[in-house]
Amino acid sequence: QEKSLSDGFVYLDEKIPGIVYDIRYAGSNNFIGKPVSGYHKPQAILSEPAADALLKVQEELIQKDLMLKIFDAYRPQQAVDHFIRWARDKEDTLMKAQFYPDIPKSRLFQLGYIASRSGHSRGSTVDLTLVDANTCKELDMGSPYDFFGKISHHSAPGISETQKKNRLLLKSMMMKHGFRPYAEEWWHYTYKLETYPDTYFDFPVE
Ligand SMILES: C[C@@H](N)C(=O)N[C@H](C)C(=O)O
Ligand SMILES: [Zn+2]
Repeated sequence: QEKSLSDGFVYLDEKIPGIVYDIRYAGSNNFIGKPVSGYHKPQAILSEPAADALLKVQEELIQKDLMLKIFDAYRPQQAVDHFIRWARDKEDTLMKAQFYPDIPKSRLFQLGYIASRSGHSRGSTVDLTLVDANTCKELDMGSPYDFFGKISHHSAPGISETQKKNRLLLKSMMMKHGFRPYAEEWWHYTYKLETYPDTYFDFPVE
C-alpha cells in the first residue's frame, strides 16, 4: 500500500533497509498502558535529513553485526497532549510498577523524562536501541526503554561494564552521524541540524 506524508518527512522503513521497529505508543506496552492519541499505525517517521543520518548509522552498525531498533520517532503534538492529560490524572497508576516505580507521575515532566514540547514532534528525534543483526535480540542497556529513573541516565552509577559499553557504542555511533544524546534517557537522540527547529507537527502516524 502506497503511503503518503507531510513534505520533508519519510517513513524509516522506506529509507533504511531492515530497520526493526517496536513502536510502543501505537500499542499498550508503554507507560500509559494503552495506545496513545495520534498513533494510528505502528510506523516510524522522521524528517528526511535525520532519516538519512540514521541510515548511515545503520550501515556502519551492520559491519559490526548490529542493527538499530526504533521505539519512537516523529510524535504528533496530540500524543504529547495525551501524556500531559495522563500525568494530571493521579488515579491512573496502571503502569507505575513497570515504568516509573520511584517517581510520582506528577514529577515526570519536571525531572525531564517527558517533554511538553518534544523534539519528537519536530520530526528530528528518535528513541532507539541496538540489536544483534542475526537474532534481533536487544543489547543490554542496563534499563528498559522508557524506564523513568536515574538508572536510565547516561551517567547512571551501578550499571555493569557491558551495559556501559553498549550505551557508549550507541552514543558514539549516533554522535558521529550528527545526533545529540539526552542526559536523562540513554535511548533518546535529536538530530542537530533540524529541518523544523520551531515547528511542532500534529499530523497522525498512519
Ligand atoms: C517519553 C520519552 N520516550 C521521551 O521521549 N522523553 C523526552 C524527554 C521527550 O518527551 O521528548
Ligand atoms: Zn524520546
